[in-house]
Amino acid sequence: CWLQTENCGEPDVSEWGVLTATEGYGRPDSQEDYEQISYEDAMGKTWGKNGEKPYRHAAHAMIYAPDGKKLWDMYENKAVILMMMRFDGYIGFPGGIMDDGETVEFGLNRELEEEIGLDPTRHSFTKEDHVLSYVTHNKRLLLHFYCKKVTLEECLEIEKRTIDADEYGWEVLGPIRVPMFTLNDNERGLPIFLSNKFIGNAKEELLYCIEKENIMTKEEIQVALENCEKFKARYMR
Ligand SMILES: O=c1[nH]cnc2c1ncn2[C@@H]1O[C@H](COP(=O)(O)OP(=O)(O)O)[C@@H](O)[C@H]1O
Repeated sequence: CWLQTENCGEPDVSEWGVLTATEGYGRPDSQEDYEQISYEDAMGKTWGKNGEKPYRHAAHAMIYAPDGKKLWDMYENKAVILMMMRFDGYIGFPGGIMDDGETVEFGLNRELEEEIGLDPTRHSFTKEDHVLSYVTHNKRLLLHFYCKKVTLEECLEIEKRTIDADEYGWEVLGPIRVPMFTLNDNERGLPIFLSNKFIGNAKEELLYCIEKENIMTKEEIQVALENCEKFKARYMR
């Protein structure tokens, strides 16, 4: 389906080996159905009927530090927020699917060590860092999102360690900083960044935390989203 805009149909996964069991989780989905649920419901309820493919837990995390540095002495970068370029071309947060028997926080810390080399003795995620949980019935996933504020110095150290992590060059193609400023044309910076493709509901998670952590106001985020839409209408098919 070269250059077609519609869905390319179900891929043939018969020869995907070990990937067959999980490859469907990351496939683009035209009917995203993320429903916000409480942490307790996500953990305590039985999801799915007996005999059906069970729901799996996945957890991802945003690490950030307040900034204030000015780009060209003009545009204040409100925070350093770490995201990543994934193997599949999407932008997302580090994290992943829990292995059988793992608690969500244990699995998240394991994934963060593998994907970005986060040192668990210095930065370990706990229930205290939990922000949001979602269920997606299409993908049979329970998604948990965590957020941690660190100092700018720590954030830069964490970012540097990424390229020595086990998954660097495989599942993680590089750390990405979110441009937390907008140029005077009202487009370059955060609005154009938001026009990228984000995995799952990573964009909503990013915007939720930007507001919750008082990095930008709801109104400022709304303006960035509107300017993103104007940019897309003019330049993207
Ligand atoms: O940053 C994110 N926010 C929300 N959901 C995500 C994010 N990254 C991935 N997901 C969803 O969770 C699924 C599993 O995540 P991931 O691909 O990181 O797992 P893995 O590293 O264990 O293969 C993805 O296929 C996608 O549906």
